[in-house]
Amino acid sequence: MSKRSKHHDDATPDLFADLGEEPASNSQAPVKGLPAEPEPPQAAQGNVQAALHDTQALFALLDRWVERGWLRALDRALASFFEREVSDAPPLLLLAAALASHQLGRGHVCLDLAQTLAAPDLALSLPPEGDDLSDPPPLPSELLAELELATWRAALNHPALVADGSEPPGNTPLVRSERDGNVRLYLRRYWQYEQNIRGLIGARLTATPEAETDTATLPRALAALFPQSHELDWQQAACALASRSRFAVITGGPGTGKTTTVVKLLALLQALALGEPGPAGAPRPLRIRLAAPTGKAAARLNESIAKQVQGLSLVELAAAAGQQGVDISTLRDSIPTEVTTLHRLLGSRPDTRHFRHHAGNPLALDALVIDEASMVDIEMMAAVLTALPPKARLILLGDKDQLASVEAGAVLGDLCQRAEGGHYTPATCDWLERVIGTPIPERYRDEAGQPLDQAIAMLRVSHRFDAKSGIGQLAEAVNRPLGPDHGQKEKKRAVREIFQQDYADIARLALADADDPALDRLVVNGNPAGFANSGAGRHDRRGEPITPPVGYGHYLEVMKSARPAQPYFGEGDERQPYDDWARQVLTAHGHFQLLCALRKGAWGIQGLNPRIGRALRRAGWLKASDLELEQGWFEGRPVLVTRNDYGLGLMNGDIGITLAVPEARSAIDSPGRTLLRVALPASDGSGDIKWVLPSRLQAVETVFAMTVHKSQGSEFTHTALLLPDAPNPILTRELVYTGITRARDWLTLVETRRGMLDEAVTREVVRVSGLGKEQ
Ligand SMILES: Nc1ncnc2c1ncn2[C@@H]1O[C@H](COP(=O)(O)OP(=O)(O)OP(=O)(O)O)[C@@H](O)[C@H]1O
Repeated sequence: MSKRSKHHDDATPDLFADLGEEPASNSQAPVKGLPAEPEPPQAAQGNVQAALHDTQALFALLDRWVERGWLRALDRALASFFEREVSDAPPLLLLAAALASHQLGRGHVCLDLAQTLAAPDLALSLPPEGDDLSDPPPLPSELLAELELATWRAALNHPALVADGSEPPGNTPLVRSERDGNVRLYLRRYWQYEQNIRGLIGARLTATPEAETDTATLPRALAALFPQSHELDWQQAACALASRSRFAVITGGPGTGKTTTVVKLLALLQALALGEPGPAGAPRPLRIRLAAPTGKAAARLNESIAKQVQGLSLVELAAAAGQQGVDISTLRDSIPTEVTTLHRLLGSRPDTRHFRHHAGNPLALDALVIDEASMVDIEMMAAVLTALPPKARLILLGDKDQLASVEAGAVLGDLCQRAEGGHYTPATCDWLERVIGTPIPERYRDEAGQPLDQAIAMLRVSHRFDAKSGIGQLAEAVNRPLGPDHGQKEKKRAVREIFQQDYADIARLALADADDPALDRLVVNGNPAGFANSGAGRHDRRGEPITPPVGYGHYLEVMKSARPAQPYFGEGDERQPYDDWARQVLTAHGHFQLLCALRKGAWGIQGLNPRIGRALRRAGWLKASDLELEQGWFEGRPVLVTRNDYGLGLMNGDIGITLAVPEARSAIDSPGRTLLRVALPASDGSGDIKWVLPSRLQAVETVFAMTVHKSQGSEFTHTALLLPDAPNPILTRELVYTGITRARDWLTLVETRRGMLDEAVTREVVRVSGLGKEQ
């Protein structure tokens, strides 16, 4: 080991801090400060496998991948950094390092060597959006065709760069982990996140329970919250399981009652706390906080939780708790309804990835509920767990089948890998049967159930979509995993059949090309003609009529017809007419949203946004030049906030509408001219409106088209999901499922080429991580 750098003698270098973060797949720029590599040697052209033994040939190949957008410049720079620092690093190790780094940009926490050898081309961003795959560089499958796992694994034996994860912590930049016969390579930071999560959840799962509530109280309290039933009520079981553990997960598809269940759980926990004498004698309610990963998700939960708490009957629960029962209004007041974002909860600080709250300055709370937990990445989950006092409860809510965060790590999905089967031990089943009073079916029992299984409950009945709902049926068919008795053919047929059954709430639209006027009809008026009976005559479960599907013309019409007559904008209470107007326009905007998979190309948001703008202009709803539609401001422009802005109180995911308001702020100013302002709902769910000048908005984009990734945590009355016209690794069943489940009443599936739905629903996201395997 000749050239060991001083970095390796200090603390572990923060590799990403040194090199700067870059988005996945688009980074074509050369990395500053890197030495120019020599011209690609012939070896890389002729014999691609030379790159496995020859460092120069390897870097020449990596360069070609970077040029093409298959690999990030950042990933190649990392390998180059190691090569400079440690002269004897074998090319196979450098290749593994570049690929491990690349996985982070694609949501994977590590590189799984065996999986990479089994499907090498999945290790790169192949093809990046917009790549036509002509004249491709050698593929990873050509490079790795003859490589044996044992050879690759042996190349990772390099103590200066790679540590063995099972040994005491070292400070190498890479960590190798070998479990279940898998060899995984991590960048140390991500290995550490995974270790922290595993350790902190494990400690919560094995913690001795607090003084057990007396055996009669819990069943009484649960009976007070849930209607009597002879069959297992999963909501009640979830509530019971979560009440006895410091870590709990409640997962379920859309409308399965996650919010309903957690409200009852909070009421239960508070009733139990108020019914017991606290440490100082007097009962003390628990300090509970509610949080979500984005502002949008926080606002949505805020609204639904406040409604549910108001509607919750607490009379019986209050009577059931403690010796003499508890006071109803104290109990109701103790249930929190305010939802914050995780960033705000942890106290994010500008320009650093560190938070104000951490192990040394923990959060002051007894329980934390995180909604939409599927969107929480591994770094954030590690930060939350580290900042949580050891005795505090953590309750995660979310849909395990939704797309995970764009950042690395699919923590909820990993934790819930076995949720479907229950895997409750006989002890758990006996306890559950005792407290909820209904038998646990045999198929959910497992003598070998693990501690993590005992803390997870999956809600299985949708109360929003019934058997008559095409949206519900389609979501279920798309979500069903491939398996021995459900091959690609069966799955494609099952999905196709849903569209042949005349469900009233789903429509399918095939477009010939980007100019097809059918797309105009959809985005302008929602294309009701695509639905049975033009969308008329439907009723919801309470018998209330459902209005037919609309397009963007709806909110633009509200913008026009509800415009206030007041000739000045006003301050404070005087602004009421404009606030009311903005609220109406924002609500109307939530009635339709077009979702797509990609950012680039004619069928990505970049092509679709101006295309839709022009359609709305042709229909007379917008006045904007082509240039304004592409990159300017105009009245009616819907914008999506793409980065948190704490100064303005805006959260990533917030949607605002650009409105023209009088320049005059008071009755005495001379009225006349108007000014564009963006109206955004306050992220605290209060219903207040923020009016922001366009020039102050640093990170926004037009959102006539929104990517499915960005739509997570939102729902729209009519959702149109547009699939691109070429296969793409982004197009997976998780993406289609997430897109479909954003629809509340109406779903239009837009296809730009036949077969793309088949293609998408049979491709599954494989997330690589070491979580969820052996808690
Ligand atoms: N056990 C139940 N019986 C009848 N209706 C229910 C039940 N549980 C929930 N609901 C109703 O179903 C709807 C969806 O419930 P809820 O919002 O709790 O589900 P969710 O899983 O949180 O939904 P989302 O997918 O929006 O996160 C609500 O209108 C709720 O009142």
